[in-house]
Amino acid sequence: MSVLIKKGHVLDPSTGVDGIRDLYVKNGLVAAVGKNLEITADVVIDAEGLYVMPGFIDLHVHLREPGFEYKETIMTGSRAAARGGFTTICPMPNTRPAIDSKEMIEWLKEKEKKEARVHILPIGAVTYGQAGEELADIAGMAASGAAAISEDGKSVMSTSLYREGMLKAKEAGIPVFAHCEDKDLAGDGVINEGNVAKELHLPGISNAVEDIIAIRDILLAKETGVRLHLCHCSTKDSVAFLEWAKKEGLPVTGEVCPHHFTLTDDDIPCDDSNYKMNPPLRSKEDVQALKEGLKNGVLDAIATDHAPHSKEEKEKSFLHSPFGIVGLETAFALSYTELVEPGILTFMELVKKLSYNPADILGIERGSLREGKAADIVIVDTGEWYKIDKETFASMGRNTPFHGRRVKGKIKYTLVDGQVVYKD
Ligand SMILES: NC(=O)N[C@@H](CC(=O)O)C(=O)O
Ligand SMILES: [Zn+2]
Ligand SMILES: [Zn+2]
Repeated sequence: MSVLIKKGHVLDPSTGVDGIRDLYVKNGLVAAVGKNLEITADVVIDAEGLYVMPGFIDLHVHLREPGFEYKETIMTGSRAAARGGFTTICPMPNTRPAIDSKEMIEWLKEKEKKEARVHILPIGAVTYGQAGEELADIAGMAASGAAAISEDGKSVMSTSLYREGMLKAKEAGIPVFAHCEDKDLAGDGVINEGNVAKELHLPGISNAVEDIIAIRDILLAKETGVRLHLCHCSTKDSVAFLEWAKKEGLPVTGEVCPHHFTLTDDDIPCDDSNYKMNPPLRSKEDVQALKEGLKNGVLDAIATDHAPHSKEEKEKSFLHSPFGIVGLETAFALSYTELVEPGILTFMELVKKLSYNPADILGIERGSLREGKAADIVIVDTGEWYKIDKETFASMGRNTPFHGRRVKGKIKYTLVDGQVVYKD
C-alpha cells in the first residue's frame, strides 16, 4: 500500500522543511519527501493549498474505558482523535477500575489493537485505585508499555509517597505526569476564585490550589531526578515555576490546554457547566502568561485534557456537574486561531507543540516526517472560517463551550502508519 500526497505545504519541525513538497508513503513509512516526485502510488491525495504535518500527539486524554462507557469508549475516543488530527493519544488512568496494574495496561494495549484508529500510549496510576495510599506496580506497568504514570483527576497528597513513586518511575525510565491540585485548599470550589465566582454565587478555586503542588512537584523532581511533566498549566505562577525549573536545568516540561489560553472566567456567560473544568478558566493575567509561556518555549506542549461526560451529567448546574470538557476535535482549530492567526506562534512553532515536543516528552520515534519514520500524518486547511458544530463530533461527548465559535483550521485527512483513518 502506497500513498502520494501531492503539492502540500509540508511543515516538519524535525527537518525544518517549510515549503511545497510531495510526500510519498510506502509500507507505513515516509519513503520520500521532495519537489515534484515522479512516483506512482495506490492512493494519490491532492494537497494543493493545504498544509501537511506530522500527526498530532495528545499527552492527555480521558477515554473512560473501562467503567464509564456511557461517556466515551476507546473506539469513539480514538475516532474523535483521528477527526482532530491526532495520531497518538495518552489516556489517563482515572477509569473504573483504574489503570493501575500491568494487567490493565496489557488489557488496554489489546483493546488498542482491536478497536482503536490511532496509537494509544496508556498512562498508569501512581497508586492502587488512585486511592493515594499504596504505590501501584510502577515497574510492571512500565515494562508492559505504560508511557508515564499519573494520578490525574487529583494529586498524590502524601508527599513522601509521591517521592517514592517518583524514584520508582525514574528507575523504570518513565516520566511522571502531574495534575497539580491541593485537595484541602480546593475544598468544594468549582470555578476560578474572583468576581465571576461571586456574581454566580459559586465557591472559588484560587491559583494557589495549583501553584502549591506545582512547586512541590518541581522540588521533588529536583530531589529525585525524575522527568516531570506538568499537566494542564493554568496559572501565571505555574508558568513562572516551570521557567525557574528549566533555568535550574531540571528535566521538567509543561502542557497547556486550548481552553485555558482561549477563554477567561469572564467568558463564562451564566451557570453553564460546559465552562466547568479542572483546573478552571482563569483570569486575563493568567491567560497572558500562558501565551507568553507558549511563545518563549517555557510551555512545551499543547494537550487537550479531552474529558467527555454525558448530556445528563453536564445538564446539571455548575455546582453539581462533573469537571471537564471535550477537546480532541477543537484543539487544532482553537490553537491555530488563537495563536497562529494573531502571530503569537509561527505555524511551525505550533506544529512543534502538537507533535514534535510531545513525542520528545514521551521518548517515542514519532512527530517527524523524516524519511524512514512512521507515516503518521495530518493534512489541514487553514483557508476558511467555519463554526464549530458539536453535533458533528465523533466523540460521544458534546460538552464544549466552543459550539458555534468561529475558527480557522480544518482537518482534511489523518493518516496513521500510512493508512487514511479520517477524511473530511
Ligand atoms: N480536567 C477535568 O476537568 N476533568 C478530568 C480530570 C482531570 O483532568 O483532572 C476528568 O477526568 O473528567
Ligand atoms: Zn487533571
Ligand atoms: Zn485530565
